[in-house]
Amino acid sequence: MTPLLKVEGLSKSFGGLAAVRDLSFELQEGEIVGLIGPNGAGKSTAFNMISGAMAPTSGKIAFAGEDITGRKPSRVVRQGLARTFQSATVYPKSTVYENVYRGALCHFGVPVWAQITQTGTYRQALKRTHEQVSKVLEITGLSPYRDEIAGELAYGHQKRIGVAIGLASSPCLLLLDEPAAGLNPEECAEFGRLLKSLRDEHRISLLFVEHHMALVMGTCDKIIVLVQGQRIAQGTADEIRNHPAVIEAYLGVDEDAHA
Ligand SMILES: Nc1ncnc2c1ncn2[C@@H]1O[C@H](COP(=O)(O)OP(=O)(O)OP(=O)(O)O)[C@@H](O)[C@H]1O
Repeated sequence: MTPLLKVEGLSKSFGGLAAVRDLSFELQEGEIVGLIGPNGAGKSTAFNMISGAMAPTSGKIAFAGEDITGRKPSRVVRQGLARTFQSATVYPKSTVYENVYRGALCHFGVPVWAQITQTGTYRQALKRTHEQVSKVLEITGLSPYRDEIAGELAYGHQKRIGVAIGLASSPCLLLLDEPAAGLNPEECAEFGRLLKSLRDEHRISLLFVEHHMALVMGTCDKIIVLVQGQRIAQGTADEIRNHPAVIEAYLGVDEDAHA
């Protein structure tokens, strides 16, 4: 079966520094894959290359069998690969609905001429956007908060707004950049349930970069471990927990400290 995402020999150098070296892995449709590693391991660099934000020095990225290496994020999104950002809320003084709506408008790409002339095309696009926003608010559990000011919500709910914006383009693969950063254990557990429901109920595959080990171990079907730009291990949570190279890389790092 063609993997949904196939990364082959991906490398990125900044001057003399090899931030990512010869990274290869596959993500099958319906999988949740976690990318972990100590600080400076190259996770964000790999993530940015896959989402199209950064061109690789070498290597190849295929999405649903199509080579997307070096394609711009706007084009990659249209193909069904979206990403979230670390910051919780884009517009903290706007309502939850407005935040997601503005994000969704970018995805739906209403042509400028249609915006100026306010044609039927424009009105249809707005209607579709409103419908999609309502749908993703429902999926992310944010419907009851749609008219609340985003910056005044509990942090766990603020983080969901980023996920809702990512979902606005109806992706089949969503990349999440440290989605649990700053969440307390209870919010983190809830977030894990959200991620699993995206996979199980909405058939959205996920790839996420995360330091929060409890979330990674509890939700990922497959975990990839990077150290100094190189993949040192790949496997299920149990395989990764007991992998000698991973234990060595994390030696002295207390898992509970991140839980
Ligand atoms: N734009 C850049 N220019 C120069 N060096 C960079 C750049 N981006 C990242 N690096 C370097 O590449 C290496 C990998 O960084 P990266 O941010 O990908 O790691 P990371 O695993 O995401 O780390 P963290 O968990 O701390 O976010 C680091 O040594 C970093 O300093």
